[in-house]
Amino acid sequence: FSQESGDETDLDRQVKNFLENSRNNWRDMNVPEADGQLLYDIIVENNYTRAVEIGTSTGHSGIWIAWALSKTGGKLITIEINKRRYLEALANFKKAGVLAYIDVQLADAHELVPKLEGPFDFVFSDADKSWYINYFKNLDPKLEPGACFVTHNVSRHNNYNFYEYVSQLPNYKTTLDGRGAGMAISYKKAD
Ligand SMILES: C[S@@+](CC[C@H](N)C(=O)[O-])C[C@H]1O[C@@H](n2cnc3c(N)ncnc32)[C@H](O)[C@@H]1O
Repeated sequence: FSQESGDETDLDRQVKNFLENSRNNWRDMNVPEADGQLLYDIIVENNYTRAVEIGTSTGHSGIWIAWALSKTGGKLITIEINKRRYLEALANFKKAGVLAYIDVQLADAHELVPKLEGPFDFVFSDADKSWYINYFKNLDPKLEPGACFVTHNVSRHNNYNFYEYVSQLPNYKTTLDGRGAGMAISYKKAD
């Protein structure tokens, strides 16, 4: 991992150990490591502190996000509809040492996302793809200028309609990153 540095904390060691040991064990549509690393870097570089994740699954991306938030003093709300995955995520967050940075919600994001109280500065959207534009519209009013909305599995060949939608918004700057499974990274420039 690229977080090597002289001032490694006990938490850094615990998270790295967990990620290294579970590298080949993610079975529930979890993000590839490259995408986890990218989420971590975006949060730390921008000093984000109020994060939302839609689609926890068993917690791979959530661990990277929460690890980054442990550096910025932030907190993550993550939402999962499937009870088995939610319970596994809870156990994984605990083992990785990042549970203190996460509010893990077992809920239908279609219902919970519109009710979330903002403002937020970072969103990772990775649940049901047919709802991507709705999640964006729900959260946009709760994002301040400078915030970042990252959407997974978006590329020229995948969920491109979402890219077409966000890229025509005048107050967002959206780029596609293809290092992992494809991410649309949208920075809010103005209200
Ligand atoms: C691609 S996986 C998420 C992977 C996760 N971000 C990771 O890297 O470990 C998508 C998850 O979204 C969940 N999901 C689908 N529809 C949902 C909804 N309406 N509300 C909440 N979660 C939902 C699925 O159960 C699934 O676990």
